[in-house]
Amino acid sequence: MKTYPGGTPALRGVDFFLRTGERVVLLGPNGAGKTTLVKIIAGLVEPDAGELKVFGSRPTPGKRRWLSFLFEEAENLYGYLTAWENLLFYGRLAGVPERTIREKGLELLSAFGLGEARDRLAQNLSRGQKQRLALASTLIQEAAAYVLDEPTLGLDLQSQNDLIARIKELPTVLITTHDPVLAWEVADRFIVLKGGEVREIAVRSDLAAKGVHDPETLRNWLLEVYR
Ligand SMILES: Nc1ncnc2c1ncn2[C@@H]1O[C@H](COP(=O)(O)OP(=O)(O)OP(=O)(O)O)[C@@H](O)[C@H]1O
Repeated sequence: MKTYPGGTPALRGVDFFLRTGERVVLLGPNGAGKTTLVKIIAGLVEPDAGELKVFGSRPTPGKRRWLSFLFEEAENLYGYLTAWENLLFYGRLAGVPERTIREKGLELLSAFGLGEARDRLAQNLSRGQKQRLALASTLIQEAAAYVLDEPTLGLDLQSQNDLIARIKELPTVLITTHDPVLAWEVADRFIVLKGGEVREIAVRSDLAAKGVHDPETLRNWLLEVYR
């Protein structure tokens, strides 16, 4: 449960698990409560009521370090650090060995097309470049699970495809998105929020029974659920 001061309830009663080895996609119209849920998991927003468990018990700051977050609109970046410094910072914060940070950092810069941007301040990057750097900073952390809030926001088509391939390699991930292609490609389970409540929880076989068999039919089903 979460109601922001002076607002209507942003989250009313949301009950779900993210199991190890599972990719869950959280969908829902604007204002459904997706980002609020991500911020509660991250400890940035305090719920009014309810219980959050991370790996089986109440989250401590140490435990939250097993999670790696991408916040909406690349909010996790430090604008006055360079692209490379952001990667070093996040790798070190997560306790990744220095050598791994450097190897993986170079690989991520190249994979996300940021080689040229390596020594530029994050605040001077384009919106899509910031998003790619934020993703790279999230992925360098070698976490047990990843929580990605709207990961394809502002990405060009090639970057979206590259990201989808990468997300498929992550075993445990919670993603919020409005993108039916991303959702369809990566999700083991689909959760739809509306008005701060869970409206639908479906695995792929449930959706097949409803005639959902590709991104387009997923989009049509979502439009029905959002109505
Ligand atoms: N800091 C805040 N203060 C007051 N109200 C807020 C705040 N953040 C979000 N809200 C409200 O809480 C509700 C849920 O917002 P939230 O950002 O969680 O939705 P969302 O599903 O992520 O939406 P979107 O798809 O637009 O990103 C909305 O009504 C929103 O206006």
